[in-house]
Amino acid sequence: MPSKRKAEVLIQRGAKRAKTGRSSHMPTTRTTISRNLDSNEPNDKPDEEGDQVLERGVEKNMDLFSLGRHQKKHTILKPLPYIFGQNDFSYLGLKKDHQNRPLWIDPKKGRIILESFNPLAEQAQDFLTTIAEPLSRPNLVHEYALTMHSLYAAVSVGLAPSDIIKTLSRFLKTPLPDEIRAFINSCTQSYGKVKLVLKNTKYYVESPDPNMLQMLLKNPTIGPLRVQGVETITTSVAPKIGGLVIPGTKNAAGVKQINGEQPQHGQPVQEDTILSCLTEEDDEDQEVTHSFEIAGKHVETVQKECLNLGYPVLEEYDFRKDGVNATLDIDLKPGTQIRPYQEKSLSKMFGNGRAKSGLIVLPCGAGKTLVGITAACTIKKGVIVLCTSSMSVVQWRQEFLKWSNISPDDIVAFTSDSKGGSGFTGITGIIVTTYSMVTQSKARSHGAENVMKFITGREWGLMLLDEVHVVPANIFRKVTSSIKTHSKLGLTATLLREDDKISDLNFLIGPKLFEANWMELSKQGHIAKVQCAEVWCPMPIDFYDQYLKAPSRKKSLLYIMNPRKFQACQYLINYHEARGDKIIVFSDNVYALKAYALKLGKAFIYGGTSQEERLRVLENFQHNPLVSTLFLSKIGDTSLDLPEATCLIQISSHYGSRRQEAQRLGRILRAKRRNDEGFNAFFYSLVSKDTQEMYFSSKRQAFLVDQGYAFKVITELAHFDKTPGLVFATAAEQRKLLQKVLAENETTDEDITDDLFHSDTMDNRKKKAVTRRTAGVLGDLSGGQYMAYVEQNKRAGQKKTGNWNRTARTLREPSRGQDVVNINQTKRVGQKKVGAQISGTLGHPRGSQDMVRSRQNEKMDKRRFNEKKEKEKNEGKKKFDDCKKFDDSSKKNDEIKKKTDESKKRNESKKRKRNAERNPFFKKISRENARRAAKR
Ligand SMILES: Nc1ncnc2c1ncn2[C@@H]1O[C@H](COP(=O)(O)OP(=O)(O)OP(=O)(O)O)[C@@H](O)[C@H]1O
Repeated sequence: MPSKRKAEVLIQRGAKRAKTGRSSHMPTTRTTISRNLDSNEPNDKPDEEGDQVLERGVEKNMDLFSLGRHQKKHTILKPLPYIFGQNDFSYLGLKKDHQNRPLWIDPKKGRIILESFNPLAEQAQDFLTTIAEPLSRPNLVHEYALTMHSLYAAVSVGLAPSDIIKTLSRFLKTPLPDEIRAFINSCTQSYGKVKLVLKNTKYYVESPDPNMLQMLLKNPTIGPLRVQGVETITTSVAPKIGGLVIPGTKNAAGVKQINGEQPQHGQPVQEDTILSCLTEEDDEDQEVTHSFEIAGKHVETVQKECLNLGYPVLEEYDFRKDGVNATLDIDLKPGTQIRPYQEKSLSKMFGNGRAKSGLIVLPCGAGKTLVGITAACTIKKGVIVLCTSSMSVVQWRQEFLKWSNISPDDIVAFTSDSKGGSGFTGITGIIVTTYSMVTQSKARSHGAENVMKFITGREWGLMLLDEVHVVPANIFRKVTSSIKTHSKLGLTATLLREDDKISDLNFLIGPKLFEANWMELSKQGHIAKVQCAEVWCPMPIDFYDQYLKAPSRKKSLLYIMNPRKFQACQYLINYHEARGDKIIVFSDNVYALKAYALKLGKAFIYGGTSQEERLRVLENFQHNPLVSTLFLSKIGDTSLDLPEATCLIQISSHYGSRRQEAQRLGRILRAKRRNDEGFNAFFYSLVSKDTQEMYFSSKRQAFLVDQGYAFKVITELAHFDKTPGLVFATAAEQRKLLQKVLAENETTDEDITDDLFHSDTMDNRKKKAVTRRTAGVLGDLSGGQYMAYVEQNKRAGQKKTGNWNRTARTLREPSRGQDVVNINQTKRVGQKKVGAQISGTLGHPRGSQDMVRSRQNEKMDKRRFNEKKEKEKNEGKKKFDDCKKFDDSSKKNDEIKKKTDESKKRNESKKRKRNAERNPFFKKISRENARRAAKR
């Protein structure tokens, strides 16, 4: 579903999903941190019963949070149904100074439209990114959706419902619709009302409203769980960013982090000291918060009960008051300054001086790595970084060493090639690994097993989840259930999935804390400005003819290998090489990748390229002025950091994948020359005209269009036909190419198992044939393991016979009545167990009428069986008589034959004698014989 439409239904989806029982919908409450700090009980098994309770709670509560519940009937004075249909909101009325206000709102869908040309647009945009989901941000009008998740995120960064309503009303051209007001109230009144805070190794249920806590204490489940012997409800100053300074910010340059804020390992922090630090700022306008303590072992119970009551618990990690987990000696290197949008995103995470779990969405190349590193430098506890590939692991480690003062010994990579060496030198440190390393279920090597034990056996302050959008929900569940961490930060550029599961992340990790505007960052020069174009390449008539007839796989090869596309690619390469650009050409189809690269004489890398070759080619591409173009398969889609690349050409892609389009664009967003005056990077998609490719292309562009990118359509490249030296210029060459394409069977796209830097040799090795010993039976060797022997027993009294063909059909079509009857016959007649078993397994359970019919059948069959038996008895007797007769006649025949043979022999000896007498040769022999006999 295109993002626009998808987002339209976001609000309704909350309620709908709840009905379908999607488990992922309960957020931070699904925590898996080992709460039980003072017990040794393993806590990494999913609590199934707990999950069910959670889901029931979710279903109950989700209905409360749908905008549909708040809809009312309105009287429209001058209805214009022929223009607006059901969406006539004229009843709202415009405010007098509506021209000065930048926002419109749709009370039915909760969509907000921002006029980005309005003088107040910038302020309104800042506010909207906090309370709503950006859907589409083209040049003049932006569209946002007010959703349950977005409001939840707004509350989690400290916005009160009254603030949301007040500010939204101020920016709206119309009065705030009642439905929206009710929706905001219903979503925000329960979220964030109850917090679970880990402070100085103790767990507190916290709320700004003391009545809320009183109500919880009166609850028969929660009340008794309060730690006895302490004051019922403690009132303290509400948390503020206080003395916390995020490293790398301007603030950090002038203000020093409060000394002694980080407690020494094992040393509890004095509450007074903290209070004095917190109260330093402004004493007059102090907000207070109320809390009561619960034991670590009761945390899960309290969470579940709160959810049942309709108050999902928000988790915060008060890392400054965690004296149990060791402090990590890490800070940003002096002189490092984070960019304003990086600071903004982190201020959402550390808004109240505590670490909130959630997602930060920044465009490709905007510096997500530094955001993660700065978060680690702020929390200063053990960090675990999860990446998608082993090369990302290497890059993350390098970036940590580049930007922070972490000792190389305290940051270890844990991959299939590197098992973490000898571990940290200090008490704590940073582990960088891949999702697959921590979730693999196969047996590990001894070293890897030890590292895993180390990872799962301790508490981490922060878990950084890189490229969080690519990882399936079940992997997250595995990760979060096995690794105990107090806060999680997911980083991504494209919070997009074609499978529509992206909102699961809101609950598995936390709400979206910040999402940057691509266009804004590009205007500010943080990412490159990009000119996007779709180049239409008409197909020669022969190619198009074949395209229309071809099966779908061949179709795609035909539109990729279109000779006009070859020429357009060559034309663009020549043009940009002449400009001094470095060009990446992407092709998902490996056959086409090789064909293009070889024909145009350029370097290429694909899954089958060896590691050394990849590094050599990349090295040349970056530093050798003679190598300006590189052909890449989809192994280079993500994580490829080539700031030299300034132009990108796509010749084949993965259908309508918006994520791939955005990730590929990201390869040129970090272009080195982006700050040059008037510099543009170029992004071309070559599309064969009037083919499926045009449809896929428009689908792919949806995300980037929503980010404000405009795709120009180029139907004719300047002086294209007059360009000398283009390949496949003659009809004969094109025909030859067509023949090759038609004869080509290898059209499959590359199956990616790894990234650009990590060759698939590992996987090849795994796939090699190995000898395995498995238990089995002889039937397996003959391929008969899936067959069942059913005795059809058509002829009673005969030896049992197997009807393999019939049985095979029976198994394939288990629901066919006739087969079931056959099998039932077996049961009746042959009384063989096998048949009975199969009828039980395969036959459809039938009603009572079938049972009656089956009894009648049984009677009839008994009669037939007796008749048959009789008949066969007679037949057998007859056969015996016949055989007897046959035996007699055969004896006679033998005697006659014997006599004939004897007479034949006699005749032959007579004949020989006669011949000998007549033949001189025989005479000579007989004379000779006579002489020898005389001699003797
Ligand atoms: N505050 C900063 N100051 C200077 N350079 C920065 C800053 N933030 C990021 N960069 C640089 O920007 C480049 C891109 O950063 P990074 O690789 O972290 O981007 P990314 O968002 O992770 O990209 P992708 O999503 O494509 O992986 C890097 O070379 C990084 O050093």
